[in-house]
Amino acid sequence: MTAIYVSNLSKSFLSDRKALDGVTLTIAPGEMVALIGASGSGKSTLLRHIAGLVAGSRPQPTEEPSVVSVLGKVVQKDGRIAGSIRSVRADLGFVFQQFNLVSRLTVLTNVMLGFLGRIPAWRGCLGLFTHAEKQRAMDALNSVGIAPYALQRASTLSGGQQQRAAIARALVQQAQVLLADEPIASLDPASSTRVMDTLAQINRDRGITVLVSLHQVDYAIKYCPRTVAMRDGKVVYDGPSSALTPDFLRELYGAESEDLLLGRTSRPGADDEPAPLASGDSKPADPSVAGGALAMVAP
Ligand SMILES: Nc1ncnc2c1ncn2[C@@H]1O[C@H](COP(=O)(O)OP(=O)(O)OP(=O)(O)O)[C@@H](O)[C@H]1O
Repeated sequence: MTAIYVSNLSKSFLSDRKALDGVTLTIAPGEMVALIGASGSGKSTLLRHIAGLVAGSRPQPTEEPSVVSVLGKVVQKDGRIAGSIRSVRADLGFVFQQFNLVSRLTVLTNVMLGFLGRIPAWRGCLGLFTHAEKQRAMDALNSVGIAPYALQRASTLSGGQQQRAAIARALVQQAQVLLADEPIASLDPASSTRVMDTLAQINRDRGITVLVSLHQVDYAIKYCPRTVAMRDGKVVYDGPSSALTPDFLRELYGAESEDLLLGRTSRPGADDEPAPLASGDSKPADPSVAGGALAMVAP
């Protein structure tokens, strides 16, 4: 069984321009895969289609059928979301760049929201969680390293802590597949490393399949054995991340490769810890990350 299966998926929104153009992709259970591409290449759109939040375009009669499935269950077929999508989503965790948590609720309650698909609706609506459920949520917060913040409002957490709380929620949910849409795009280098470490840890220790979209290829190389690279809605590379040298990226992306090599400028102060680099310095904190791709593009 595949963890994620996408076949011949296309999507046009308003114009004729295709946000996704015949995407085909197979990810095995337990893989940690990076999805890279310049802004507008279709990364978020693909993740949203895999989660069944958006339906793909209907294939023309002459085209191959279009299918997305997760853990063998159909998410959508030929532009129609499956009726059983709720049962698929129970196995799917999603970490967004922003808007991950309900800001006025405590971190612990946010994490316990991960139980909602698995407990009676009335109990979830009333927020009546059992002692065992609270304990499991605390265990999840502990495993992502933010248990001391459990009783604070989510809005008081830094960006990196919120991302880790969202990962804890996916653990409580018992998600088998985690889709992370640019989880480190707004974070400073130290927080980015922590969030990526946490994703790698749950992948390694719990066998959770992780598909993570990233703007910075150096994080893909460091954390993900395999990378799927997108450009203009198409998969232009699918293979070992170690092959993504600056020269190869230039071949794939031309001038856009600079964006992927340098990534977005960090925002110091986005997490609880002081940013290790001066304002405006976008280099990752970990020298083993920076030493690869970034060093090689230096003139
Ligand atoms: N709801 C929408 N309505 C219209 N166009 C959309 C919509 N969502 C995405 N698009 C378009 O689809 C294309 C792919 O967008 P998408 O957000 O998937 O790119 P991305 O690779 O995730 O970019 P970024 O890294 O900037 O988040 C873009 O041209 C975008 O404008």
